[in-house]
Amino acid sequence: ATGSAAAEPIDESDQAYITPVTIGTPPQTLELDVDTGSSDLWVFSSHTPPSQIHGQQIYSPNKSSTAKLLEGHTWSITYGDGSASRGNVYIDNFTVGGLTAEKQAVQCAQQVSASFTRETHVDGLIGLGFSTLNTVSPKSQLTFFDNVKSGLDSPVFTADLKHGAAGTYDFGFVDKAKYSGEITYVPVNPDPGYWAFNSSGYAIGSGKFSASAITGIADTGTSLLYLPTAIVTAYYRQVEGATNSRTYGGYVFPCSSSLPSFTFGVADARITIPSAYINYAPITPGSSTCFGGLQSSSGVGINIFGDVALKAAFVVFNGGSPPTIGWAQK
Ligand SMILES: CC[C@H](C)[C@H](NC(=O)C[C@H](O)[C@H](CC1CCCCC1)NC(=O)CCNC(=O)[C@H](Cc1ccccc1)NC(=O)N1CCC(N)CC1)C(=O)NCc1cnc(C)nc1N
Repeated sequence: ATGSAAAEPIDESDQAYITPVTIGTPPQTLELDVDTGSSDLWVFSSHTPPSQIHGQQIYSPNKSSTAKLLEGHTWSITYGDGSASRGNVYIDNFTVGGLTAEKQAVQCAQQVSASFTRETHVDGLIGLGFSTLNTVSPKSQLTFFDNVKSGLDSPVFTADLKHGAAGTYDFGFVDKAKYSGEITYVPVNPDPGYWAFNSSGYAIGSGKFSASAITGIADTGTSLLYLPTAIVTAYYRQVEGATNSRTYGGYVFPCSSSLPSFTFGVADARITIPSAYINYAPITPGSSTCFGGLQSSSGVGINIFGDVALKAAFVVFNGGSPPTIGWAQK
């Protein structure tokens, strides 16, 4: 089996991408944020207090003839940006891009933090990290990918995210039409539960490539690219008027500044992020000061290849044994 689903940016800065899914019988449609940096599939639901719902679509298990409460199970998750949610768990049919998991654990929110309430476009998350990170207790649950993997033509899913346009998540196959050249695969360390891999170094603009092993995670749920401070300061030294703002929590610069591109290595392959992707967004709508799409990982604790990096490439998340991750230009 294979599947293919759209990944639509939620705003003009590609802060996140949403993917349509259907849950239950008859099917209820929601739009979820595919997140390779976590492993809970959770949704706004009929169990979410109405005061915490602000335009999101909800899943009502009591309207699904195939929904079954997973007795005595709860979940509670906190994300890197401090947002959080928790609730109970149902088992139901879950379909993404024509691919159905019959007995998917669908985590229903009974509490979401304010930042989730504010995000009207996001009806929940599909965690596609390793299932070891799932927070359901007392028995942790499998991700959608782990549930459907054995039935896929190939045990993979791919991300083709785009800047300001709809991209796709494919399941079970690698679409040759979506990339140019070769895909370079490197090992993944599944132990932390993220898609952790080593980048082989970086280059700023047309500068020389600096070889250095950079351990990071490929995280579709993180908007920006977070790398070691030394790399980030070297980058913004080349940007007229760039400053590291405590007020805005990172490097900002005049929106009119010209920015160099940024290249990172994957073994002997090179992925170049166009400068437009690093001119992330005005700090507030209409401001002439812009926030950088490349920021330091020192406050984060881990290097994160988020959407700013991912949308410059075609990425294969290979769930075979051993797991690997593939990167190609496009
Ligand atoms: C089982 C937990 C699970 C693995 C968890 N995983 C993650 O946090 C990574 C995961 O990919 C999450 C998934 C996000 C969560 C918020 C909602 C959208 C998805 N990524 C992050 O938290 C990275 C930082 N956040 C972001 O990158 C959010 C994502 C977002 C997008 C749209 C709307 C709202 C939020 N972006 C922004 O807030 N932006 C606004 C500001 C702008 N300058 C950049 C974009 C974790 O590591 N938690 C441990 C943890 C807990 N507490 C803390 C403080 N740090 C932690 N790392």
